[in-house]
Amino acid sequence: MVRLVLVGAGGHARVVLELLRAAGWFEVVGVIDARPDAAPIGGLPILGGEEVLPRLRAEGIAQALIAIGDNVARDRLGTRLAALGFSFPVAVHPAALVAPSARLGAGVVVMARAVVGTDATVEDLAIINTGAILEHDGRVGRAAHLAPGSILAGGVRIGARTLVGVGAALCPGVAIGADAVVGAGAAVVADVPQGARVGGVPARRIS
Ligand SMILES: CC(=O)SCCNC(=O)CCNC(=O)[C@H](O)C(C)(C)COP(=O)(O)OP(=O)(O)OC[C@H]1O[C@@H](n2cnc3c(N)ncnc32)[C@H](O)[C@@H]1OP(=O)(O)O
Repeated sequence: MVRLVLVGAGGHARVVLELLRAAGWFEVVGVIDARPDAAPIGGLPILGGEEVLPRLRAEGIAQALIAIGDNVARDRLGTRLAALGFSFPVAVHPAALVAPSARLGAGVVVMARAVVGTDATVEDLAIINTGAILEHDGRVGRAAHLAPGSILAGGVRIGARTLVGVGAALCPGVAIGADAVVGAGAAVVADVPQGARVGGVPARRIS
């Protein structure tokens, strides 16, 4: 069993917790969430906010899974927890399909029915959400998020912290810069620059 602390108690964290339990080889010792209204999830106690992490590390908890949907926050916490000496397990739902040649970075979460294709690369702390498809040779940057049902054709590249919204479709080989947002349902037929927000069919800049 891998003993770990779950960071986050929101909707995404509840899904991740069920994934961890379905996978069967993780023991979650508790949940970190600083919000005053954070409620226990899955019968697990809220241990406190980030301030309790050094104590947990000192007590021998060496693994953490950052289950926060906000890409910027997940990236920041990844840097902070790494500095405290935590490492990040990869969590793949048993009903996901990850090609043997695909590479998954630390702390990556692959939800049910998602597909990570041949020679695809998913960098640290990225989320491949329910039913998302990352086709062959694709690359997803650190702390990026492919939302449920998004489809990335072969060779698509996604920058760090970028959100690809639910049901978006990305044509072969397009490149999306870092910190961008691809709106729900967009059809992306050309490259998207860093920091841009696009939507529609075909996708155009959203003001
Ligand atoms: C398990 C989970 O739930 S994972 C969740 C993952 N999250 C998502 O998939 C959400 C993706 N987010 C979106 O698609 C959002 O609509 C965004 C980020 C693109 C835009 O959100 P906002 O900044 O709030 O924009 P806002 O709603 O004010 O709309 C601005 C304009 O863009 C348009 N617009 C908004 N979203 C889209 C879209 N997806 N496609 C096309 N046009 C859009 C609006 O109609 C509006 O146009 P108008 O100015 O002509 O009226």
